[in-house]
Amino acid sequence: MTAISATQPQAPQATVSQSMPADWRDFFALTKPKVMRLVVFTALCGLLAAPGSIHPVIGFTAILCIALAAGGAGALNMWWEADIDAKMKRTQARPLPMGRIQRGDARDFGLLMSGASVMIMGLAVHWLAASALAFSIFFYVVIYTMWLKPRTPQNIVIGGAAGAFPPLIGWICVTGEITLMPILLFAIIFMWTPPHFWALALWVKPDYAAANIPMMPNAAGETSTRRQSLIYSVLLLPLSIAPWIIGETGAIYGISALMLSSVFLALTVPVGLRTSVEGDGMKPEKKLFAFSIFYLFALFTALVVDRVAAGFGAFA
Ligand code: HEM
Ligand SMILES: CC(C)=CCC/C(C)=C/CC/C(C)=C/COP(=O)(O)OP(=O)(O)O
Repeated sequence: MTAISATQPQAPQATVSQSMPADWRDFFALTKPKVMRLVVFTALCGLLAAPGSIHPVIGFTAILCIALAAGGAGALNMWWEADIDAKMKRTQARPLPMGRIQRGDARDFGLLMSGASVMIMGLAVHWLAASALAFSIFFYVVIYTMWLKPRTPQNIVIGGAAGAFPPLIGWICVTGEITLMPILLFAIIFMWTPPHFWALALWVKPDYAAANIPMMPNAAGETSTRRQSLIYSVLLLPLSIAPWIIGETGAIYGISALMLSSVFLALTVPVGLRTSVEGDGMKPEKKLFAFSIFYLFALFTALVVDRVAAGFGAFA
C-alpha cells in the first residue's frame, strides 16, 4: 500500500516510483526523534527526582522502554496520518508521504515497539509503570491521533495528557505509586502544551487548513487562540512553583521555576495580546515556541539538580 493517493498534493520528489528503498534512517524518522528526546528527558528526570532508589540497570531499562513506547507511538501516529502528512508542507518529507516506507510496515514497526516497551517494562520494572505506559500510548494514538485531532480544536488540550505522562511513569518506576508530586509534574506539562503547540499552530495555520484539521487557530480564529495561550501561561506560573510551595522541592527548583515561568509568560504576552501580525514573519510566536522547548528542558533539569542537592533522588 502506498502512502499517498493521486488526489493529494505530492511532496517534493515524492512519487513512489522515485522512492529509494527504506533504510534505518527512515524507520528512525518514524519515531519522531526530535520531539521524543524531550519526552524521554522528562521521563528520565521524573525517575531521577523520585524518592527512593532504583538499580541503575533497571532505571536504564525503564527509560529505554519509555523511549521505545514514545517512538512506537510516534510511528503509529505517522501510519495513521500518512495522508494528512502528505498535505502539509511541514510533514511532506516524512518517510510515508515520500513513499520510502510502506504504510503497513510503519504500523507493524509501531506495534512491535509499543508492545515490546510495555512487556519489558512490566516484566523488568513495574506493572503499574507498564500500565501507565500502555495507557499513554493508547491516549496518544487512539484518543488524540484517531479520535480528537480530526474532530475538535480542544484536541491538544485533552490529547496533551499523553505527552504529560512520561515523568509520572519515570516516577512510578522508582516508587511504585502515584502521589501528589508526580501528578504535579503531569499537570505542569499538561498546562504547558497549549501555548507550546498553539505558538506553532499560529504560523502553520495554512498547513492545517490544507489538511482540514480543526486546530484552534483554524477553528476558533487566531485571536481566540492567542488569548487562550495566555491563560494557560498565566496558570502555568503558579503551577510550576507548586512543588516548592508545598515543600516537595527546595529553592533551587522553586526559583528556577519562577524565573523560567516568568520568561515564558513574558514571551506569551506579546503573542497573546497582539492583534496585527503583518510584516514580522510571526517572530514572537516562533520565539515562544523555541523557548517552550528550552523551558521544559531547563525546568526538569532544575528539578533533578534540586533533588540531588537535597540528597534525594533515585540514585542518591
Ligand atoms: C499533544 C501535545 C503536543 C502536540 C500536539 C505537539 C506538537 C508539536 C509539533 C507539531 C511540533 C513540530 C514537530 C515537527 O515539525 O517535527 C512539535 C515540536 C516539538 N515538540 Fe511538541 N507537541 C506536543 C507535546 C509535546 C511534549 C509533551 C513534548 C516534550 C515533553 C514536546 C516536545 C517538542 C519538541 C522538543 C519539539 C521540537 C522538535 C524539533 O526540534 O524540531 N511536545 N510539537
Ligand atoms: C510514552 C509516550 C507514548 C509518549 C508520547 C509522547 C507524546 C504524546 C508526545 C506528544 C508530542 C507530539 C509528537 C506531538 C505531535 O503532535 P502531532 O502528532 O499532531 O504532530 P505532527 O503533525 O507533527 O504529526
